[in-house]
Amino acid sequence: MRMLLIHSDYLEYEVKDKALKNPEPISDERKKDRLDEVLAVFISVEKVDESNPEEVVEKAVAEIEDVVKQVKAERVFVYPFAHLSSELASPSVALEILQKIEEKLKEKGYEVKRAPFGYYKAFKLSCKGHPLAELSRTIVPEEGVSK
Ligand SMILES: Nc1ncnc2c1ncn2[C@@H]1O[C@H](CO)[C@@H](NC(=O)[C@@H](N)CO)[C@H]1O
Repeated sequence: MRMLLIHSDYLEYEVKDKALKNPEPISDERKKDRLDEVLAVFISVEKVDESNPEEVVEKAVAEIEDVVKQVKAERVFVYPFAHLSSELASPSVALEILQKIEEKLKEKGYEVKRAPFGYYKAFKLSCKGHPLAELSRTIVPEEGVSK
């Protein structure tokens, strides 16, 4: 999994077209959305993650929480982003992992939104520009270690 984390004044998106034959079904209110004072987390789920999705979710949540605390972000935007890797996981596995990350962060008490999966989206982002405002993380499951 590759993550690009941008501490932002805001992130807003608008769904444009389908990018997959069967994108995630979404309600009207999710066609356009915005969060202010947010840690935007752009995530490419990778093939290697398919060997242990649970572990990758756990590690991703721990990394995101670590950055949230460092930059003192108030909320998190989980953003599916198929452009950080050339070894992408299947859409079904990727969506499941992204939904779990959202769920676990909410369980920890964070305000979280997740941008719709399987669409082309217009987005606007205002990066805060401080030294920790732009970070990237790579997460891989342990070699052959299954739960
Ligand atoms: N392995 C993967 N990791 C993260 N996102 C993935 C994915 N496989 C499919 N997607 C989603 O489907 C759209 C088309 O690839 C993707 N759309 C995008 O990445 C938009 N920024 C438009 O390009 C994304 O929503």
